[in-house]
Amino acid sequence: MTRNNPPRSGGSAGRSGRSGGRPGQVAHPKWSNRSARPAATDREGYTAQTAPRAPREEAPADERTAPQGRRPGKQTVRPPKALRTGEPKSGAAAKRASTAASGPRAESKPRVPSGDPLVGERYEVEVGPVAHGGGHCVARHEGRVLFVRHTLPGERVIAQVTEGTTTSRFLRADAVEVLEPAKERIAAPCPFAGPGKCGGCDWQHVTPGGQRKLKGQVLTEQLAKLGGLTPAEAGWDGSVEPVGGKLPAGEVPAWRTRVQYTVDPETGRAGLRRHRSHDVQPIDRCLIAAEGVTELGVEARDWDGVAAVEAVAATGSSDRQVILRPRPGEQLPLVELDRPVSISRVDEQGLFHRVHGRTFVRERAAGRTWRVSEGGFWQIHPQAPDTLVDAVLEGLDPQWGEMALDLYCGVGLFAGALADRVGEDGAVLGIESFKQAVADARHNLAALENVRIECDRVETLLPRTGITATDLIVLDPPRSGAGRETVAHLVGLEARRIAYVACDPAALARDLAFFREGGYRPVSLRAFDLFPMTHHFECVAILEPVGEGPGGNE
Ligand SMILES: C[S@@+](CC[C@H](N)C(=O)[O-])C[C@H]1O[C@@H](n2cnc3c(N)ncnc32)[C@H](O)[C@@H]1O
Repeated sequence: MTRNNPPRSGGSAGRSGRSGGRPGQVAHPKWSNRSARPAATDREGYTAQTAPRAPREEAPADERTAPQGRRPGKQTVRPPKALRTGEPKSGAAAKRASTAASGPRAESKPRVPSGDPLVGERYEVEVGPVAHGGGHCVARHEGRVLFVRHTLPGERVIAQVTEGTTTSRFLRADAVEVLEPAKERIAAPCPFAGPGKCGGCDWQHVTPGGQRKLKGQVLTEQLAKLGGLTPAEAGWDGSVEPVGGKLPAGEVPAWRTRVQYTVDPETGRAGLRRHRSHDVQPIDRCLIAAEGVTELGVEARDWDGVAAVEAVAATGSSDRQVILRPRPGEQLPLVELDRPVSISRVDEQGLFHRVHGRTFVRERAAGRTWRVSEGGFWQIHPQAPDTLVDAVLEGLDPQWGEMALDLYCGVGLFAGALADRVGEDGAVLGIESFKQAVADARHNLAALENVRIECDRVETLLPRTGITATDLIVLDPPRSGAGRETVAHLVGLEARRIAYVACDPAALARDLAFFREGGYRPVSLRAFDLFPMTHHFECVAILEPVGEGPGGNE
């Protein structure tokens, strides 16, 4: 794009021998948050239901938390009597599965089985490598593949089949007895973790270092299998970096600032879902829930008439929020919690309605306060936003006057950080499809004249912007990744550097292969343990055009 601001002094000007606009660039007004809403806004008629949903649906599944007994400062909220709702849709968008994986698809629905059931059968097996996507390892019994949870590579265990029949391609199983333990095995600190129990954590039985090793093995395997890359070729040192300091074995970090509870219809108590099940594991406390969530006391009260409770504890502010999903035809109950809290309900169309207090929380990160409304994406680990922003800025090294794209920008986290660096001579364009997140991003970055946020799907809007070149790109897509077509468009923009933030190593590895086809290679890759005790982690890959920088082959 041609900007109507002065030529930059650094950035990609040197690379392309350009000092201002580029050949073939389409005139484009300087991106401004203050301009009228871009034409694309709302053109697709997105609503909260139709826009792709974001965050916690795509990140670690399942849930957490709770204290016992009432606490001081209890708050009572009585919702309008007339409030009645139907059963909410289950959120198909939440189930975007990874497109490629070495393990069984974590989100796949159990099919109607043929053959004789094997559930409950027990086999002694030697456990092989960890597999991508479900906290399980691969084992074999009489030629058949078993995906076994609650175990570790190298162990000898008794695996009890949890899903599968005599005709299944593979079986799922839990390690119910450990005959030969791995050295990374510890006694699970959480009493609700283990075979048949809470599905939230995968690796309570593994030392923190052992968990990171497993995540590193998954990333190595996916890079090789789907990206055709060795760790060295990906610019990765092979480590998964701990966030918030290393913890001794047996200590559990209380990192989860957003917890989705499911209410047991029999008891009215909020608990956590069992693995691949709608059954509720009653809990009295979730060890990985952040203190602010635990303090609400969600597990200690009755939730008759409610199907699900989401609790949010913001970082850097005292904002607390609870989002209730009532059962069909039920009236919202009297809500009593142990701390002041905003309350919303979500209806059967997935629309949010304010019951009490604010419809958003205020998060602090990267030197700013961020408004994040219900349904909008925000990283769950309190240190994730700063960690990822630092990694992106370090990798991109934005220069004054550069142009940058923040794709899948959510409430504007990377756009804000980039805008500070490129300054008033540069510009940042954020693209996000969830309408409320776009409204939040515009609010959050309203003071920055060099930022503009547009509302649409990246793959739809990007080709329509008229932008034919940019200096920098950050993309932070949902779990399914960016995909071939979007990557093909991005490589055509001739960015000096691209930062790819990824929560699914399979989608990342696949997209890195697409980038390579388009002439970009990763020059650095970092992996962060932002979801301790689960199999999830986050990556930041920095890409450059092939032939640029050290190790280039042109
Ligand atoms: C992983 S989040 C990243 C958000 C933001 N970068 C952050 O760190 O807070 C992915 C975001 O992409 C949005 N999204 C999903 N599919 C999209 C698409 N096809 N086009 C644009 N945005 C999309 C989601 O609504 C969500 O806000």
